[in-house]
Amino acid sequence: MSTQQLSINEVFETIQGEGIHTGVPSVFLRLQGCPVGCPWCDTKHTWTLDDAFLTTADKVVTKSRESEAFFNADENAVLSLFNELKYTAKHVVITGGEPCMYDLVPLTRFLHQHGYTTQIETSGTYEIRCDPDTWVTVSPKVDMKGGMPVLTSALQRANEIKHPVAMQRHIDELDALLARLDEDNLPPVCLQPISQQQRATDLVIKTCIARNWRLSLQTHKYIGIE
Ligand SMILES: C[S@@+](CC[C@H](N)C(=O)[O-])C[C@H]1O[C@@H](n2cnc3c(N)ncnc32)[C@H](O)[C@@H]1O
Ligand SMILES: Nc1nc2[nH]cc(C(=O)O)c2c(=O)[nH]1
Ligand code: SF4
Ligand SMILES: [Mg+2]
Repeated sequence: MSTQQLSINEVFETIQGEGIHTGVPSVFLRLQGCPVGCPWCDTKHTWTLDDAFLTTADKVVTKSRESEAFFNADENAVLSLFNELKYTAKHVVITGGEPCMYDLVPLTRFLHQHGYTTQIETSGTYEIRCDPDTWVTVSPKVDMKGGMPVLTSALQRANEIKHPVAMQRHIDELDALLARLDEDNLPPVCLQPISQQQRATDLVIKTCIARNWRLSLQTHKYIGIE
């Protein structure tokens, strides 16, 4: 079976703080690199992919602050690392950066074979390459600086759509994306206020009730965990 090298910016064990799986103990793998350019992105340290920042797995897992430093590993090395670190969570969240820049079939398949469930957090701007059993969270990004369109194939693969919202325009953009899908077969939709802004949160609560959508808060930020 083919292996795939991944550039990894962070590895940590925590509680999934967002979306439908909120509350699930999870191992997070944060992959390096993202050209989408959301101005309010909370992980800008993952945007670059520059070999000048290549380091060791040991340095990455013991990071004391966010940085561009990353290491390279394939799925075998990732699983060995989880075992070394004695992680107990059995759900692996692959995020970034933009994880779908990478072919995630080898990693997700391998993790499933070893008793893990997997989830991908993606912007929907790349083809999603993963095992059919992976839970895919698409958080679509419309008209960002990188100028990358949201792919219909990504929306169609989504098990949930988790849309970041600051103002009404973001809800209108989501409606336009949902119009591309079969309305009798929509995945669950979550609205997530951008950066815990109170105005955004008020708008999201009102809209979720009116539309029968779900509220996704970045709960880890409210309780001060990673
Ligand atoms: C950092 S992104 C990484 C994965 C992928 N690039 C994406 O955008 O889905 C992970 C999640 O955080 C969300 N996010 C990023 N910055 C945020 C912010 N300031 N407020 C709320 N959500 C944010 C994204 O929309 C996405 O759902
Ligand atoms: N606890 C926790 N939950 C999360 N859900 C999605 C995250 C992400 O950055 O993709 C995230 C994160 O960074 N931390
Ligand atoms: S797509 Fe995701 S990682 Fe990339 S800039 Fe936007 S929120 Fe950040
Ligand atoms: Mg995050």
